[in-house]
Amino acid sequence: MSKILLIEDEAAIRRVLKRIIADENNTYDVEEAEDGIIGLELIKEHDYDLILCDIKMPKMDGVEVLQKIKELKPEIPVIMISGHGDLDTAVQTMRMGAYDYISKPPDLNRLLNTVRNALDQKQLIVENRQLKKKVSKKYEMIGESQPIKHIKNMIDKVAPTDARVLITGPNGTGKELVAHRLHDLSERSKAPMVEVNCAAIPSELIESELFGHVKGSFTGANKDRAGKFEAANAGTIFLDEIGDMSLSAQAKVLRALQESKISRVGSDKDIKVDVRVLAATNKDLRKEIAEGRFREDLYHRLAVILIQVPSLNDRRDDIPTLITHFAAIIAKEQGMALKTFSEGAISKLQEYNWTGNIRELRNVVERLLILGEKEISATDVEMFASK
Ligand SMILES: Nc1ncnc2c1ncn2[C@@H]1O[C@H](COP(=O)(O)OP(=O)(O)OP(=O)(O)O)[C@@H](O)[C@H]1O
Repeated sequence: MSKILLIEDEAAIRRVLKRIIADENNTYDVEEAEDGIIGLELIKEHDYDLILCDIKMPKMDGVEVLQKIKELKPEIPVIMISGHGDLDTAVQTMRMGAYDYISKPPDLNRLLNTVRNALDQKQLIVENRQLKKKVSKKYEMIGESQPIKHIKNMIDKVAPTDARVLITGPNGTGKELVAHRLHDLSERSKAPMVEVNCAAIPSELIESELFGHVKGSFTGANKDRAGKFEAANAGTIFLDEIGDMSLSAQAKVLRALQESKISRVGSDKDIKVDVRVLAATNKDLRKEIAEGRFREDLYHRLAVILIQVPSLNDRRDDIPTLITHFAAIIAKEQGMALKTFSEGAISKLQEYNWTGNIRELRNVVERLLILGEKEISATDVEMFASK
């Protein structure tokens, strides 16, 4: 059911428009308001999918009603209804965020098309929002500091595309969280995200790990096996610690990126794969390139979008929220009482000389929950926080 509100002071026009719209589709539920003030009251109380609003009305004109709707519920599309003398105003309302306008007397086809398109757009916005809500709690990125806001903003823009992303930053700063958020907010989120820690796999095994192998291709390969690229088909592959990948594996990854196909070790059969590639490293790849350890062409293929995750020391504003977040998780995981942190304790932790790794903050919070007073004080921090 699509709920539509019609704000129009002329009863005759209201009647006609309501009939045209309601007759078009029996899932359209049209309600009426005879002026802007009544209309706004209804909007506050109910959730509409679309609003049609006349421009020239007594009490409150359509421009003001539109302004108020944009403040109250900016996601609802608004179609303006313009009379003879107010075409210029109608164009101006589009700049203020109106979805479209129709002229009186309304052209039937144009009216119904505009209504249909506006409702489709609303549906898209709703689906997008539901998708966003789906970011798993486990990978929630805590923080409202400027650098984190910037990163979240970039992720929102980049996630729905297939662009490759290189995530850089020191150890334990949240690079993996960024990768998960990119996948969770993308159209690929229904398919798997496959993670490969390139530093943890011996160089002679990495090719087989990534691309699979056929039986007998090397000692120990006693059956055919698919690799991570195949496993990630339709989804995302996350190549963590890519700076530690051998040059020969880099050459193969480059081919997979250039041609969207791979072949299993020991086979010359090509397999097409549809995989989005995300990569992360704590190394300075520019330096690795200069020293001949990383392929420059691969770098350019991977770093279409570059997301640089800052060290904890460059986002100290987030420390109080991170402390509360970790304290709640740790208390729950370990079944212990949740203690509070005094203001003094929090500001001491905010000024602390961190390595930059967020895991260190988490460990300190855990230590303080175990060893500190019921309300953790600045003295507790002095006594127990140091490494
Ligand atoms: N913004 C954040 N909000 C909440 N937790 C965070 C945040 N950033 C990092 N963490 C936590 O810090 C830890 C390290 O994060 P993550 O593994 O994503 O870092 P990384 O940069 O990928 O680390 P590494 O370089 O060791 O691979 C994780 O437990 C993660 O949940």
